[in-house]
Amino acid sequence: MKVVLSYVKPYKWYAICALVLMLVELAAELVQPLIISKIIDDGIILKDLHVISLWGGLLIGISLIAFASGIFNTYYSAHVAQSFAFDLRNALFSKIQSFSMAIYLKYPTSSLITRLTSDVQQVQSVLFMSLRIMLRAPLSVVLSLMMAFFVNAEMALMLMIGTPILAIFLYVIVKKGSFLFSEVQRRMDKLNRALQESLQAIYLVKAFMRNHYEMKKFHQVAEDLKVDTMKALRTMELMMPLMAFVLNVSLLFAIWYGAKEISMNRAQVGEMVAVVNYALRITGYFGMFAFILNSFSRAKASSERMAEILIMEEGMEKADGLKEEKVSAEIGAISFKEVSFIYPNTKKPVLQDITFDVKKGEKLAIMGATGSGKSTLLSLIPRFFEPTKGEILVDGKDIKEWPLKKLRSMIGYVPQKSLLFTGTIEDNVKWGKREAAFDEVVAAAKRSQIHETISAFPEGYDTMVGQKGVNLSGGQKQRLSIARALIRKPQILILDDSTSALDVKTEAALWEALKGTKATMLVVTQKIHTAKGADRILLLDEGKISAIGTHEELMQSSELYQQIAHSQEEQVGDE
Ligand SMILES: Nc1ncnc2c1ncn2[C@@H]1O[C@H](COP(=O)(O)OP(=O)(O)OP(=O)(O)O)[C@@H](O)[C@H]1O
Repeated sequence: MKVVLSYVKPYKWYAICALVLMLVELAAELVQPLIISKIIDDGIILKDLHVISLWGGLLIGISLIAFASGIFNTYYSAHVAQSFAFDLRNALFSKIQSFSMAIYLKYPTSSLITRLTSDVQQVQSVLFMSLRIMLRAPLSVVLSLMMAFFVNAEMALMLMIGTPILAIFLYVIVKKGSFLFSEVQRRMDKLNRALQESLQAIYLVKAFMRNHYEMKKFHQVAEDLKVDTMKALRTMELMMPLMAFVLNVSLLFAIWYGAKEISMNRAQVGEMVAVVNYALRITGYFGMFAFILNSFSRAKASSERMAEILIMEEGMEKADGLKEEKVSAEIGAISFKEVSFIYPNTKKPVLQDITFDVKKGEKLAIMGATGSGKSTLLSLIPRFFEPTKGEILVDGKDIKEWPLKKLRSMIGYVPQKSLLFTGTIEDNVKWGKREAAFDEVVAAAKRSQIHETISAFPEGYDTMVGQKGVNLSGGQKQRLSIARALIRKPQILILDDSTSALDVKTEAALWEALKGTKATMLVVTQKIHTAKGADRILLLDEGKISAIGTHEELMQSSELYQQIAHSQEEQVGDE
């Protein structure tokens, strides 16, 4: 909780103002029973109109002060809570941005989303309530009790009979509630995950007519969330009548004692009215306690989930400066030296003793069966993951020694799955280089063979894509992703099977255009005719290099390559 609450610090003066105003409002409320007791004892019983109007006037003045304090308190509380949530969300987002891929794999996306939305919301609303009403409840209880002591100490003492029992109840509630609500937030993660997966796979769901199955799956996680939330709320709500019972019994003792004292002329009626008034306030505020503790336990569970992210140190990527670094165009030779790799949380090596060199400007095709480790091999170059053994060099220098920003500045990476962001086509290409001029966008689009398609759209480069825009075809998305990488004029271009959806003619034209660049290229492909266009081909087999050489060399030396080539020739023949 401490980590999360440190985000209130910049707004501490607003928070202090809100608290002071809350105290003023509370004090104004608390003196009211005292004034009423004066009106009864010195005014009504003694029939003194002057006293009644004097105290009455004061009562109205104090009520106005309470009203004004309440309004300003709400204003400051809202300012603190909103600003706190804004900063906290940004801090969490920035922390998540610098997660290494190994940490990403540990947290499902849905869980990160819940932490940034629902968890922040829980703490934000509790902070607002704390500044507005939450602290008021315990403070009112204590101050009402003090006022009751001030009016008549013996009667007030009777009110305190149940205090030890209440203290035990409160302790149990906070402890149990916090545990139960962290379960609720975990259920919320699962609900978000189910929702996310189902919506992302909406085409599949419809094609396979799995709506009912998905409904049932969602129903189950929603049911789990409901059951756990009910369990948590029931535990909290059970405490409420228990507390009310203890308090009411204490009040009965106070009334019995007060009546006895009045009958013996040792106390006045007004005193008893005031004590009962304070006692009723205490009972009322204790009623609020169940709600407060409920929210507090929820916020505690949520803060712990957020703190887990905020305090994470290990496995973070060190961001060295914001700006991308300029890298000499002559850089780009890559060497793998006995590189092996095992994914975190798994035991099986995915790559074993990989050794090869790629010269600056060379075009290397990478082939191999599915699951042979092609994507994994590429993902080690931008340091998404660190090799478990061996080293990777760029221009003779271990990539660990290159500043991360510099290393990534020289790489144009096109993932296997094309991703577009909501925005225009121009925005999407410029995502690769924010400061690029429009001419550069067009040049990159021409190179990736997408310019003509874009020009045919009524709004050209201003066409909206992503969730709110037109839905581009798989091949169009792939070419747009390539344009995004090319606009960076990378020294090293990594294409992870990024031309799979292109027709033969377009792919050949793209390949020709790419060969004209000075970039060193590593291109994963399944197609022999694409591989043929490369300077050399690296063939992977179950994480090991099976062969490396030109098409002609591999046709001579590699049985596996021959098999792939023949099977693709047969396919072409069949067509
Ligand atoms: N995040 C991960 N955690 C654990 N294992 C993984 C992870 N990603 C991939 N693997 C495993 O690593 C192996 C190689 O996967 P990789 O994606 O590199 O293969 P690939 O050759 O690119 O396959 P494809 O051609 O199907 O894309 C596979 O056995 C896969 O199950």
